[in-house]
Amino acid sequence: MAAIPLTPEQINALSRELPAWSLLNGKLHRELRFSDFVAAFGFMTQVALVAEAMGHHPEWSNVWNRVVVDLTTHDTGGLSDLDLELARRIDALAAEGAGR
Ligand SMILES: C[C@H](O)[C@H](O)[C@H]1CNC2=NC(N)=NC(=O)C2=N1
Repeated sequence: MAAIPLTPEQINALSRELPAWSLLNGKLHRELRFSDFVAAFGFMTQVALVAEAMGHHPEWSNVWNRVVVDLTTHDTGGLSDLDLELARRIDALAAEGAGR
């Protein structure tokens, strides 16, 4: 999937469209907390399958029940439509029940 860089207008609109995310060091950043490690890792497993299908992968870390996600596009050296789409899908999976 070819990544299309986000326009400045799209970047300005991010906080409205993705309120759970912030811009940190030029990347889309979200921190999630789950009930325990299994819930956190289950969520990561679901995201991993989505990411692999998209050919677009998060930078992330996990400590017990917490998951920290940063989205950026290495191919373009900035934010792209793929980061926006992956963030939306991560929000959907998080809302689906795994946690917060
Ligand atoms: C060939 C392969 O699809 C590319 O290298 C993909 C893999 N996953 C990726 N993930 C992210 N976050 N950015 C990329 O530019 C990227 N490129």
